[in-house]
Amino acid sequence: MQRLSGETPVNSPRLPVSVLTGFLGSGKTTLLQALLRHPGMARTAVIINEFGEVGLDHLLVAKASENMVLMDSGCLCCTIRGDLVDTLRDLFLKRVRGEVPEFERVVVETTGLADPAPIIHTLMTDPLLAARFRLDGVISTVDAVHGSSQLDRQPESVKQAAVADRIVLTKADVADPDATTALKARLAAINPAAPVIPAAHGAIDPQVLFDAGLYNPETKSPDVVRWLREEAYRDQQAGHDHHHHDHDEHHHDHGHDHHHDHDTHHHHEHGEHCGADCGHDHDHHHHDANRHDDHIRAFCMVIDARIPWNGFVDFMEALIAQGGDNLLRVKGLLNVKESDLPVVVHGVQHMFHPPVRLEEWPSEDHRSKLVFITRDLDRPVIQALFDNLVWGTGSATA
Ligand SMILES: Nc1nc2c(ncn2[C@@H]2O[C@H](COP(=O)(O)OP(=O)(O)OP(=O)(O)O)[C@@H](O)[C@H]2O)c(=O)[nH]1
Repeated sequence: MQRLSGETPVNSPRLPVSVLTGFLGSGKTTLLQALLRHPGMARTAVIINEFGEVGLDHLLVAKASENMVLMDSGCLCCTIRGDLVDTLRDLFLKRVRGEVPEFERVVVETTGLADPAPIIHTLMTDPLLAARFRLDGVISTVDAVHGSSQLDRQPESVKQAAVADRIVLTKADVADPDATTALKARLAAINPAAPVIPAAHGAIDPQVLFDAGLYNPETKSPDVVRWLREEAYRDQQAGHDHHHHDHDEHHHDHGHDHHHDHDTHHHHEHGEHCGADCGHDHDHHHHDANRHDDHIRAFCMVIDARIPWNGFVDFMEALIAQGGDNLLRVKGLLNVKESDLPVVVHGVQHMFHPPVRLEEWPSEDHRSKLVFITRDLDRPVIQALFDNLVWGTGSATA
């Protein structure tokens, strides 16, 4: 693993890859959108790994960047490494063939629940990638409002902060200044090496974040080194094959069915959205309970009928009252009765952001889609509340 650092040929044509991580709702997409607006960032390819598997982020970011790849398996657990290798390799080949513009750098946006260690590990050790790409650095967003409680409760958020080369402190514009100071001190203890840079709504100079030099785990706190080693150790121990290097055996095009022996997930075609019966409960991470918090659920609801806005607001208010802290993330693209244009809603725990009306539907599919990432809050409970307050029926179908 260490062998790669310092060994880069001076004129290496390898493309820099930055990993953008940060807990759910901490502002990764906002930061990325703002960064991509800088002229110097125009030739950036973006790879998004979206836990909820509905590519809402993708749709929202798509306008900002032409080179956009949405990885088809949203779940990090065992597919990430193979998918990341495939995705980067495909992207490189397309670049060589002139099928995509000649991008100069890649940003991989991880899911908010991701343990970034496997991604970093892959980028550093995979021989297929090492020839073409180099890890430029890890950027973590930390939410000034919720960061502290996330660090308390979510081991992944600690990892995300700990492995960072640069920490971007988001939402400091709306956070309590004393709490922000305390959070900064905490981050400095977790990751003494990384500068903590406040940025409101992603307003930051890209030069501060990119070209940070080769990633070197030795400069991070000892815990991170341990995590990365732990990851390598798990590779050896895991009961299933994590090595996707043999592409004859494991090759999967995007849009493939990706059935591992333990695979209980649904996988969607590249760019496809959840089906009407989508039951993306990611509850089945029994093979590696430590990877995601065991209590975390991620699922999406797809709704055919147009939604009365007031009913939706009643539903969200009731949901926040009932389970605010455990509502890690809600994102939705809604077809509301009152408007022909889609409405985007976002929420993180108790904090809901003003709904945004898009100027057009991002695709032909005009069904409403709501993604929930929750802790100890099951889908049937949310579905019943929705049916009750939106349709006033209690019936599960619209
Ligand atoms: N006030 C304020 N709001 C912010 C800031 N950054 C992000 N937000 C808001 O926080 C919400 C979540 O931001 P996103 O960029 O979607 O967060 P994310 O990390 O991409 O979310 P996931 O993809 O779900 O993990 C959005 O409604 C943003 O508008 C900030 O610096 N200040």
